[in-house]
Amino acid sequence: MSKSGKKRVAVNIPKFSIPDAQAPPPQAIAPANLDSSALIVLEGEQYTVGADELETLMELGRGAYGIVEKTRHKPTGTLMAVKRIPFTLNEAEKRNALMDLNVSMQAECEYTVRFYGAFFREGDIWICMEVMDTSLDKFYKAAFAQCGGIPEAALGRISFSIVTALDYLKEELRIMHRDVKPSNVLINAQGAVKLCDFGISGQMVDSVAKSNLGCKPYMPPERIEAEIGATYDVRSDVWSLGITMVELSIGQFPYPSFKNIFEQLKQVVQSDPPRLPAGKFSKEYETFIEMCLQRNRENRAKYRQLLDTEFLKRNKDNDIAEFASSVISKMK
Ligand SMILES: Nc1ncnc2c1ncn2[C@@H]1O[C@H](COP(=O)(O)OP(=O)(O)OP(=O)(O)O)[C@@H](O)[C@H]1O
Repeated sequence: MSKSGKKRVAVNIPKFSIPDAQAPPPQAIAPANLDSSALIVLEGEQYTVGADELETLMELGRGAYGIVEKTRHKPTGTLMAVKRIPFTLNEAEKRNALMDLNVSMQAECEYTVRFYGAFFREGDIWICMEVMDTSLDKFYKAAFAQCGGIPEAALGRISFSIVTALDYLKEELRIMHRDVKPSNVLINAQGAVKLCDFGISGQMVDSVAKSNLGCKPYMPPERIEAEIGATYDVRSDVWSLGITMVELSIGQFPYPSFKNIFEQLKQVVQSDPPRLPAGKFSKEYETFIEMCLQRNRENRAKYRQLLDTEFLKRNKDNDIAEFASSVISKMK
């Protein structure tokens, strides 16, 4: 275990107000000219961005629906990640999609990736956001290869960051994430851990591709059942968080892979939920995972209960900068 992962520092935890349950959801306003004007907000200032003002520096990654590049906004020198997703929607659908996106853009939480703006260009939607160093799927593989895994103190800090982000999305923006998985949690060499892709790929990918069934099943039993008619809700994100944390802890996706995706989905529905391997982690961490990975969603913990666990209370202030920068510096 890295000693650095144990160093304690004060962190600025965002304060949450409990929203009025009757209050309407946040208002979203669609930009007027979807193609000709691209409004980006950087440090409170609004800029109209032309594609020629964005200089591509390197590719950061590719997902199922598009490419993400590290980009420099030449007039301000601001570095950002630009995700381009091919889009084939009509004007009304585009407007709705951007309204969803604008809700996401209101997120102001230390543990969510900041969105600068989005616009349609050349048949793609360009989503401009804060640039991080890597995503946790790549990070954990590097950590296992370099030093045998991620120390529990760092796993605790990562869990705390994700739970706090999900709680913020639910309480402040009243949205669930719907796609919690290691590639949607980003990390940088300063040790910041931030959730991304809320209200973006979720809603857009649903409208474009209709189904997520081609992916590895981070989705919980009720979500799989939802694909065939039942319902799912915010407690689904708690399951996906549990699967994500087990994967980061053991260095591999916790279900065996089958050639046939339906066999794989059947496992999630029929087998016992994954658990941490016995004797390798603290009892407090084992309990945290058990609270997330309950088959019956009624028995799954709520975010505030998770925030109140010994595991998160003990690890929430850990500074993981030294560990993160050491792993990230040896990647690539
Ligand atoms: N803001 C960002 N800063 C740094 N890297 C990023 C950023 N956003 C995405 N990436 C990188 O780009 C990769 C692709 O991201 P993308 O969201 O398109 O797909 P994904 O989450 O990996 O997979 P899927 O398409 O199944 O959701 C990520 O895995 C991550 O490594």
